[in-house]
Amino acid sequence: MEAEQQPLVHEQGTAAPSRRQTAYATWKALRWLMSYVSRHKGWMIVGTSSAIAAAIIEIWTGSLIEQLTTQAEKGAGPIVLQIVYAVFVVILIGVPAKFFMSFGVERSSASAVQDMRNHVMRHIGKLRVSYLEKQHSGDVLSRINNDLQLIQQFMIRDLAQWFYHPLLFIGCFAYLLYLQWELMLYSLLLFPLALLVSQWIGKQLERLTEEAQANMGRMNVNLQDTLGGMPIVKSYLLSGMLSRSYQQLLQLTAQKKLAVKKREAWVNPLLSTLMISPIIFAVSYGSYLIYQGQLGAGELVAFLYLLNLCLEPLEHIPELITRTFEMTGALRRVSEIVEQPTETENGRSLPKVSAAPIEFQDVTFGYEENSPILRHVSFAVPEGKTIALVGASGGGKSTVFKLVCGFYPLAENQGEIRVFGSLIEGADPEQLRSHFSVVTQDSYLFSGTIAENIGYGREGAPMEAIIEAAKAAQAHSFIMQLSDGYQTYVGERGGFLSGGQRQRIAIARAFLKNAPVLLLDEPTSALDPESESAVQEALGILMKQRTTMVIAHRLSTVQNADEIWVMEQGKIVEKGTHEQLLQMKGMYAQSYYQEFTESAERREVSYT
Ligand SMILES: Nc1ncnc2c1ncn2[C@@H]1O[C@H](COP(=O)(O)OP(=O)(O)OP(=O)(O)O)[C@@H](O)[C@H]1O
Repeated sequence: MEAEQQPLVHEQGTAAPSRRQTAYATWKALRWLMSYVSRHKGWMIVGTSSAIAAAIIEIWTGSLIEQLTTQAEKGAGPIVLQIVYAVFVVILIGVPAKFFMSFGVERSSASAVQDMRNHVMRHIGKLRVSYLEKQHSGDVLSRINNDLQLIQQFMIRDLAQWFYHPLLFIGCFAYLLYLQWELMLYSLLLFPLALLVSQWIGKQLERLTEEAQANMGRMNVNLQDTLGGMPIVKSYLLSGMLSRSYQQLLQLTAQKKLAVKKREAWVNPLLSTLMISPIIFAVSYGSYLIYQGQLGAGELVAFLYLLNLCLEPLEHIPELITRTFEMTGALRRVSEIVEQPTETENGRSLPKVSAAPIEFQDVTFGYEENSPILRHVSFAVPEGKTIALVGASGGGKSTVFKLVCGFYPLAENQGEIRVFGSLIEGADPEQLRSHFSVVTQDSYLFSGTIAENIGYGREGAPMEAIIEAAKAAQAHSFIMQLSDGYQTYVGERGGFLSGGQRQRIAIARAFLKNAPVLLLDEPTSALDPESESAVQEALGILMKQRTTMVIAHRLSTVQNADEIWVMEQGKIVEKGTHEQLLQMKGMYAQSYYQEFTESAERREVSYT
């Protein structure tokens, strides 16, 4: 018997916001949207005034038809003919009015959504690393693609209708009340029910659509994990599991969408019936009035024409309400991103007031409150020296780098970090990071050519400088052996190159940047011995005349550092040169001899 499969995907368990919170978030998101629309108010004014004109023209046509039937009943032939001409002229005037109504609103909306997209993209570039590390890029992508698409569709397709239909309804309604108030009120007996039903359903549809959109975000996450981690997916035979979880998400999304369609399917006939009820009431009560001699047949025909005109917007308004609720859900998800605080903008400049490139003074830091990763850490990195940070995994070495780069701010009274003597808190992040070149274990290469990837080190760098940097990084000769040389496409994340080649491109980028401080986070730990020695050689040249902090696991790679600092559970517990630390016979010495013995054993095994 097949084992019962555990669900791989669960509905998100976060507590749903209260109605008040949702209403407030919607209000804020709509104000945000309007701020973009107001930038293109010229075309919006054209669109809305044309919508008013188009509605007036429709009502005017109705009133002419009413006069036509009244005069026809009286037998006033020449006047009837004149009114027929007038009807044609008014209908013709209505054509450009409707064109400018749609075009004006669409044009303004399209520009507004484009600005919004640009703003979201710029904002993402400025978001704090602390926020981005918590999000999955697939979810952020889904908000940019799916949600913004939904907003765009609404703005371009539906917004103009929001100006036209209510106006037409109000105008016709007022005119009909003026003509036959009693008949009008009887006709609308069942009508409030239709509005209540559509509002009630609209709210449910908003919730379901928001959930479906959130699921689509999670599907994106799943897809990205599958594509991004394909070698691991294949080697660990994960594709079945991932496709099952994708299917479950797909099923959940389909369920939500089906629930939307189901509600629409039973509510639409109900609404249509409620919508047609005024006509049925008008014909019934109107016939009674004719029978009583209180109404002419022509008057009833005109009334029915106008009533039909009045009901036309009401057929569209429930659908518009539904789509508006869908749009507000998407708008809230997008605006959540732009509400996230960005890194310091217009921060202080960072003057060089001392020679110490990096100083920590009594720094305590944790990613979560009350669980410190670094505890009262103090140190100063001397200019031009190489400091190696070593220690057990999870001790906080990479966290030191993240703090130096200003990716995470320190909480109040939790110490101070200075770069060349200036406090980094509140400093301009770009100026801060201009002091550092970072090379990590798996340096990120962008989709593009080798030249472009090296060129990212300095904007606008000429080709000669790029080649110079590649030569210094010992990368020139292997680049020249590639079919397209510097124009070789590196593939997604540099997948067309070997690990050692990728690292040398990253080092060339660092050469081009020419920053005074190097932060190396295990740059050779993922390489085979041959690639490692090529990369070590390139790094050796890069480190000359620069201050370097290097994180290393293998102690054999940092013996030549000016000082080695051992980190343990968020504290620096030993400091000294390789020899001094060995003499101390502490943790470093212990780890070093252990590594030494292990590598000797490995060598023995490989010889036998
Ligand atoms: N973005 C993050 N959010 C929450 N916790 C984190 C985050 N990054 C790291 N940590 C936690 O902080 C601790 C220290 O991590 P860090 O990467 O600084 O250690 P490390 O000494 O560099 O380890 P390794 O040598 O394995 O790279 C670990 O327990 C880790 O789980």
